[in-house]
Amino acid sequence: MAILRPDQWMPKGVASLEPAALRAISENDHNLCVVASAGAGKTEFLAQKADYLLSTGLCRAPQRILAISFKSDAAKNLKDRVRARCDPALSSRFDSLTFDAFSKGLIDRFGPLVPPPYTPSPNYEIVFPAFRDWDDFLARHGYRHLSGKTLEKAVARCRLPIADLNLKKPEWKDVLERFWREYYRDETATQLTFPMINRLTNYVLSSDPRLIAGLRATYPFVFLDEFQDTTYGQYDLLKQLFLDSEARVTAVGDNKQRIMVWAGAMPDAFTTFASDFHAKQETLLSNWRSHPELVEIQHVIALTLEQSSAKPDAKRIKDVDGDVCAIWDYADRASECEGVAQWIADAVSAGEMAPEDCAILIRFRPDKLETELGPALASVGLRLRNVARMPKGAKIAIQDILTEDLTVCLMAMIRVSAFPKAPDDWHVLVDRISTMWGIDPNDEDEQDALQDDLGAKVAEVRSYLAGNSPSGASCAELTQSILDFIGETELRATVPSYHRDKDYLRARDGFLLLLQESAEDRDDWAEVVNSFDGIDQVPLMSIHKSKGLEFHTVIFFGLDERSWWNFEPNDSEEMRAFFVAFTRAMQRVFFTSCSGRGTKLTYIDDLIGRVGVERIPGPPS
Ligand SMILES: Nc1ncnc2c1ncn2[C@@H]1O[C@H](COP(=O)(O)OP(=O)(O)OP(=O)(O)O)[C@@H](O)[C@H]1O
Repeated sequence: MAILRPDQWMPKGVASLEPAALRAISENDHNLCVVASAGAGKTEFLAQKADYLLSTGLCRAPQRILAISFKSDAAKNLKDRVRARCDPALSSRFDSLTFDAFSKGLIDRFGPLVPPPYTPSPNYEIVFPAFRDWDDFLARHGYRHLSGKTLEKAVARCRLPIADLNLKKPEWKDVLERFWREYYRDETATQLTFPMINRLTNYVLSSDPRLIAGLRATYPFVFLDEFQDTTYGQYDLLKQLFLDSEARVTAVGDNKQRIMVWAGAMPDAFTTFASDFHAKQETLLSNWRSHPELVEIQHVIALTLEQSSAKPDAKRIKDVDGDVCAIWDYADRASECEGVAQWIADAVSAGEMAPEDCAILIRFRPDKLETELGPALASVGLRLRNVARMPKGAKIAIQDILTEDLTVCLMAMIRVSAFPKAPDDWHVLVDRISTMWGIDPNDEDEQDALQDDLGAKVAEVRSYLAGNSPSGASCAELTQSILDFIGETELRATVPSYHRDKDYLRARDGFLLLLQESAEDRDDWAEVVNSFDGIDQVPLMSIHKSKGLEFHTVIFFGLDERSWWNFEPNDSEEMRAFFVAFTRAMQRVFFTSCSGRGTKLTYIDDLIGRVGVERIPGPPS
């Protein structure tokens, strides 16, 4: 493939990029900080920059680009975007994964090199202690005067080995040592949280400089998406790997969307990065997601978070009539659910949007709302999908199943077989299987043979679907037959997170359970696929799960003091969460409020009231 000169490169798949994005793409002499508000095209910018680096040979084979995101669907979106923009031979050198997956991958490979007594057992278990578990640990060990929240932060922030730490309060050394011992008490099944994995990664890297040298040689370019949510532990790892190295690091994000401080995110990640890495700054000024009326409202919220915020240049055309934003008032929770359900049903039947284009967001506990809103939607013929729910028997949430590599491959094969035309899925299949089978994308003979093999398998799956109606047993048989064709060994070898049995089985079983659930009461495979993909279902999620996503319409349940009990105006975590929720919408945002949920959040009424957003009676059922 011909290598382009930098001046020959052009953006792909979009009509234009703003000048700041173009500058940041071609700037590779310095580290970079790209700050941009919601919908500014940060993901698109990273995808274009990846294409620039790969197609101009600035990132030359076998070198790779490492892109780190904070959520698995953000990592998948970015990988998909790079695949759409870049030749497959180039995009296969783009590694897009979450911070957790990146450090876990290092521990899966280098865990045995972690010095004792911190060497984890190979089949370690990942655990997610709840609030009370931290307090419970402290109580059991006689540290009732210390707080569980502080312990959680200390585990994430303190380097290993604990014995070498020089802490202001020596008691903490004892607490932390006991904590690590307790999680390692079963020598054959160590328990690890992701922050602990992060610390083990730090430790193993510092104990063998060859590991860092290897990673630097592999990754001369590093992208960090949603950098505002970087934790201290992650930042330590980043510095350890790439500070003062030849690697060029591009950090992208938006301080106004910093909603993970409660989980240990740094309050000043950009400033610290800019100073430590001597990074140049660029600011993107467009908003490609939302139309001007919504951007106007977003801007008054943005100003409470950052007084210097410039109003983005809204690029989206408004394509709806009537209100684009309002606070809907209800007398009680039943009429709130019924009214919203009927409004969605009416908008869907008027052709304004599909059910999956209308997201229901809630501050916390989507499972609770699911029990109230689910039946209301069902009564108007619509289904609600709580993406945080785990299918029965699974150990993984729907939202995560959908982004698994295993799911991407299996569903591409099933879609290609179940639908007359699925060109995108065919490309995904060819691309993924080429990588797994080690087929050179530039070798025409090998590619022809692959296409023949795939064509034959698709014909076989098609005839299986025609001859077998959807059921638990046929879903299991179908899944196994496709896995046998792809080769589970090959699949697991190319996806680092599948090296351990536990992780692979969680993904495989989760996939099958969701497919079987989607097959319940259906006799058509196309419907099973649509149900699996969430087509014709109204998605429900918390604000945290909605980060990085976008929807035609957003309905936010519960603009009241009970849902936002900690709400403080100006630059608070709550206000930033409100900003994230608001900015997911392309066309419309509605908020619901009812006395059964709590009293009005008057500050928000006043704030968005300034730009004409009204509190009105909610649409009745
Ligand atoms: N240059 C462009 N031309 C046209 N559309 C674009 C361009 N850049 C981005 N978009 C579109 O705008 C929307 C928002 O882009 P993207 O998701 O990259 O924004 P973001 O800055 O990552 O947003 P957020 O921080 O709010 O998650 C997407 O639908 C994307 O396809």
